[in-house]
Amino acid sequence: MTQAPVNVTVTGAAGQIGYALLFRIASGQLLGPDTPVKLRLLEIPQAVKAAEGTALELEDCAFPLLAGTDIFDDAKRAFEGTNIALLVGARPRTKGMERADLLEANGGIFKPQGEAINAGAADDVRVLVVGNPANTNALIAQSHAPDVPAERFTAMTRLDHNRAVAQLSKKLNAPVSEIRKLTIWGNHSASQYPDIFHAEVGGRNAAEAVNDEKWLAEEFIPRVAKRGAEIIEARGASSAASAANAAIDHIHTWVNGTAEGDWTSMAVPSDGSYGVPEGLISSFPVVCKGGKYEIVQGLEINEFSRGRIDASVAELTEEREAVKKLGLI
Ligand SMILES: NC(=O)C1=CN([C@@H]2O[C@H](COP(=O)(O)OP(=O)(O)OC[C@H]3O[C@@H](n4cnc5c(N)ncnc54)[C@H](O)[C@@H]3O)[C@@H](O)[C@H]2O)C=CC1
Ligand SMILES: O=C([O-])CC(=O)C(=O)O
Repeated sequence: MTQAPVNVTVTGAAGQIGYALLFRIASGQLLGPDTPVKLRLLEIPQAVKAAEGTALELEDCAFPLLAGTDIFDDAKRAFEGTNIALLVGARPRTKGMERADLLEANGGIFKPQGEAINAGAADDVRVLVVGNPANTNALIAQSHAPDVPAERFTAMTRLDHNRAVAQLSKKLNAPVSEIRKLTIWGNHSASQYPDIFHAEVGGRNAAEAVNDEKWLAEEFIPRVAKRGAEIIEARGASSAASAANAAIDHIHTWVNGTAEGDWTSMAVPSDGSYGVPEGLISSFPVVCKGGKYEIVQGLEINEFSRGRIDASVAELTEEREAVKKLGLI
């Protein structure tokens, strides 16, 4: 180990995604086989003991790249010096809870976390919000971190992206490795739009290869958009290992780059591209290079796609209005 360890803060560390995530980070899958990591786990006081148990297990793996694990119940301390912040812990919707209640409860988590990142994170901090509603939670955190460049706050739609790649691969009986340039647009919610019009399968346009608009509209799009609910129904709990896998993919791609001739999907602050109001944290096709991402420009958006992108963006705009009204941004 020659390099100084990279500080990785994980919130909600004792939760089910946390358990699926931490061992993979410590084994080097987040940042690569040459980069040592130091884990900083944030939990609520009641879950600190469980996080301590996970830390014991991490120790028992004797990971050569793991330079240490610290546990906190205080956001200010957990984000001190952090280079990569994975914001997983969130307040889930419970029975009888209205959307405004959910946004307010999450505001109570993501506002202080944004402030803590602003106060103490490293200059190169990159933030990924996984906890739902992920896009708007990211917006709340970002708006309380005025000293951090806005583009460092992102939310996760990589799970949706991976789900869409897998469904397309099944439909066309093509290996996932041959699928490129698929896009998730909009919100990480049932309104998201998985777009295959620019995607390629073995170099051929995916929409042409599918040639079945009914399948696209009635099977593919709803299957991908409602996959989270399908998993909850089947498993009795929400996606955990696949969500952790997508979080690893998101950061790995952001830091190490997209493959030549490909792109990925990330929810990032809009610069107004494709008519998405500036500042909304919305999913776009992005290319990553040199540790930075850029929204892919110049794609032609057909009528089929336009309506669906606009619908998801309208939902994000409503969420932004709602958190504004609550004084959370
Ligand atoms: N963006 C995406 O694609 C996906 C997002 N999710 C979301 O990820 C989140 C986490 O999911 P799970 O791990 O399954 O939930 P979980 O309920 O198993 O774990 C959440 C953990 O967060 C902790 N927590 C709550 N408030 C906290 C705070 N203020 N600071 C630190 N930790 C806090 C809880 O104590 C708990 O241990 C949920 O909001 C879920 O909806 C899940 C799957 C996919
Ligand atoms: O609804 C949830 O908590 C899980 C989720 O986001 C997903 O699986 O996409």
